[in-house]
Amino acid sequence: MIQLEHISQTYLTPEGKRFDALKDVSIHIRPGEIFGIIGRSGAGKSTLVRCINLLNRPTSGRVVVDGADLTAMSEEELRRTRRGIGMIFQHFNLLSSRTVYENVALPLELAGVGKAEIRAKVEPLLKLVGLDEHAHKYPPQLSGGQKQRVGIARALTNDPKVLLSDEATSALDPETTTATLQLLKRINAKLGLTIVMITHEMNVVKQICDRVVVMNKGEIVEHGTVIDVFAKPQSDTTKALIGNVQARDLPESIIERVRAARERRGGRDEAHLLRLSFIGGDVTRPVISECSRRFGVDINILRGTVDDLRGQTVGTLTVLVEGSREVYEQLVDFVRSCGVIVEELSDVD
Ligand SMILES: Nc1ncnc2c1ncn2[C@@H]1O[C@H](COP(=O)(O)OP(=O)(O)OP(=O)(O)O)[C@@H](O)[C@H]1O
Repeated sequence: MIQLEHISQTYLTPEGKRFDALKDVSIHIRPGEIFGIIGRSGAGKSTLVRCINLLNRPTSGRVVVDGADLTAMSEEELRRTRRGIGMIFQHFNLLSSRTVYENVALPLELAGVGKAEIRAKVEPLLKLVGLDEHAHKYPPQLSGGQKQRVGIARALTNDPKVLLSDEATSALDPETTTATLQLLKRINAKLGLTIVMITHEMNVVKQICDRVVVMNKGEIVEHGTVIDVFAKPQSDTTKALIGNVQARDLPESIIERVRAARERRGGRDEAHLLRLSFIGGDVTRPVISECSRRFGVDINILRGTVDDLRGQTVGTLTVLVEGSREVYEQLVDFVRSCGVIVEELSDVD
């Protein structure tokens, strides 16, 4: 559906130096898939996603969407083609002087569509995103999640085949993020839309994407199915992104146990909080008891849940590992080698 072939983008800095924001990036995205592009700030994600609709014209390389080479099009052809590519943004980009209805109607108005046709298009879209009762409100009267749903409805007005999402949930709290991702998943299933998600949050990729590429300094450092990339991360960038899961959604009682263990053992390098996810069969207990034996550490199970990762059942355990950092790092490598997804919960202080 989307082929990015050998895309490079060079900017000139204010000092007149060359800066390579993208270096020979090639990605093939299949029709109907939800594809993640993840990386730290400055990795080149926004530059790359803006190449898909040619808001950014790459310095070199080809962009083919639905069989058409955008890089070879005239401005007029490009304008028409862009209508088939919707986009949503981190800060929603709504007009605060227009109602919800008028914001969603805007792309159709600009295309010269008549009032009745606009109504026939906008009303079902507002229903689809659950905003039909808020049609006459103005953006400042809406929550962040509602504003993003206006953005999603607006992006769908021209029946796009592709939806680009540039950090669309980054300004939302975790619960609203999940609700927004669920909505995108429903839209993907219902409309067969191909969705490209740009994000710096592993949690987003984990909840919604089929496949993912990991970017660092303008290059792809890893790619694969979400489960593979999570279970067996190869690059330091991926490991760091996975290791950066926030503990904020854990109950205070669990955080308290980590603090107590650190105090008892004499430091934060002596007690580590991990989330282990097991896909499919129940291999939990053998891996944990093997770890205790092999590395001579105490592993306390603090919490267990059953989750859904792109349609597969995933059992998740939150565990406290008591042992030195050196032993802990060997343990993490071993657990990953067993196909278990390991996330370090980082913000316990
Ligand atoms: N127009 C421009 N001129 C010069 N440098 C630019 C320009 N646009 C982006 N850059 C640089 O290119 C690099 C990649 O930026 P980009 O916005 O694509 O990264 P990102 O991964 O999306 O990060 P963020 O999430 O912070 O936007 C950055 O170092 C940025 O400073």
